[in-house]
Amino acid sequence: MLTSTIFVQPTSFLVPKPQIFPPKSTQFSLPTKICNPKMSNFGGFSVKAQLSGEIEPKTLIEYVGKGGIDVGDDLVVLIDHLQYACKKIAALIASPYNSSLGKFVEGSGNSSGSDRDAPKPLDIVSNEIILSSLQRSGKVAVVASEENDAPVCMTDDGPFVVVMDPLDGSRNIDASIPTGTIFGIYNRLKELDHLPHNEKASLNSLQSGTKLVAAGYVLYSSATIFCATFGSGVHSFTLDRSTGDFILTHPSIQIPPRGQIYSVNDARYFDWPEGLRQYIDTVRQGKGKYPKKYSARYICSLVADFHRTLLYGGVAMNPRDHLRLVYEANPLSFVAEQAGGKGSDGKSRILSIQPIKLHQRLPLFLGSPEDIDELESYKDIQQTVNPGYEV
Ligand SMILES: O=P(O)(O)OC[C@H]1O[C@](O)(COP(=O)(O)O)[C@@H](O)[C@@H]1O
Repeated sequence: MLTSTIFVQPTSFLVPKPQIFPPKSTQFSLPTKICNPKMSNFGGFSVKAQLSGEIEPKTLIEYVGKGGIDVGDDLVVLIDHLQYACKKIAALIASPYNSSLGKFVEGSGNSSGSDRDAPKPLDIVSNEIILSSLQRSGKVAVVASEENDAPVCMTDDGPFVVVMDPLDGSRNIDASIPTGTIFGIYNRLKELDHLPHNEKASLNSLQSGTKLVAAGYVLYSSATIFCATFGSGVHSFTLDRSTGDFILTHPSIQIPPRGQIYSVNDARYFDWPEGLRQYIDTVRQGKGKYPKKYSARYICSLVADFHRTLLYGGVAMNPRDHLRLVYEANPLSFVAEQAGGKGSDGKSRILSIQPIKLHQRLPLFLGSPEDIDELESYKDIQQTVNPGYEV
């Protein structure tokens, strides 16, 4: 569902802590021995080793704050509000029929007669949760969401612009398949402040991906993972449900230079161009530059397919004009590059493509640098036949 431009006012700078978690004083420390071995080096910044031999886990907010990489108070406040919203979404997805948030509101224009108590689609609810949290942060001038046809104006002097897909993969949600939130953060372009609201909101949202200050995603799966880059590497944080904190579990993620997995909806094989068919046929048979047969993995949920690719290597792709440059391709390409990988539309680097339209769609290929190079060498890999295919 798409809605038009909305103007909302900030009400508070403080994020209420979720009620479902115990207070901070009950936090525990992860014993060193159960940590990922990489945790002994928290991505280059110091950690407090305790006398007991335990390492105090670093939370997302500690990581971005003054004791960590210090991204600046304004961005810390924004991230705090974003993570709060994503925790609410995670809780909602985990028990979707157990929350008043998921109901149509009488008189909202969304209900009629018998469907008044039907659950609201979770992508719409997720959009509302994030918008309201970002509004309360007071740090966001404009939000461009995949769920709104025009950008949402918030605080005029908010230092940041947020682009987001609030809940990607939601068409699979009834089957409890993983879903995700994708976000990108830009600085507000102050030189546009004199323009009318609609114009400056639109131009702020159409910034080149090379201008991203931060980007990432939240994966809602068996674990809830907040994975982000602030321009110096990629780090992921796992939600500790006993404390409600995102804990740094995977610092300085590096995508393997080459993987052995391709991820694509290959039911479209006969709509693919010759180059893409040849590439897939070649790696399936182990006849590519890497002399082993590739495996196929396709969840049909972009964040989940990308997260696996980031950790295991290989290539995740959607060769048709389906995924959005502003909300999906740019943020994920920034993450991919910061992890040593690549993001391409099959011909060009994603981040170098200047967005022209807010909801602009394009083919997307993300993954290990050697796999993307090999795939691009087949030239003809963008699907043009039946690009608008709907399931
Ligand atoms: O139908 P296809 O081409 O396999 O596309 C699947 C892709 O579409 C998505 O579901 C997003 O589509 P929507 O933006 O329409 O929700 C991704 O999560 C997934 O990777």
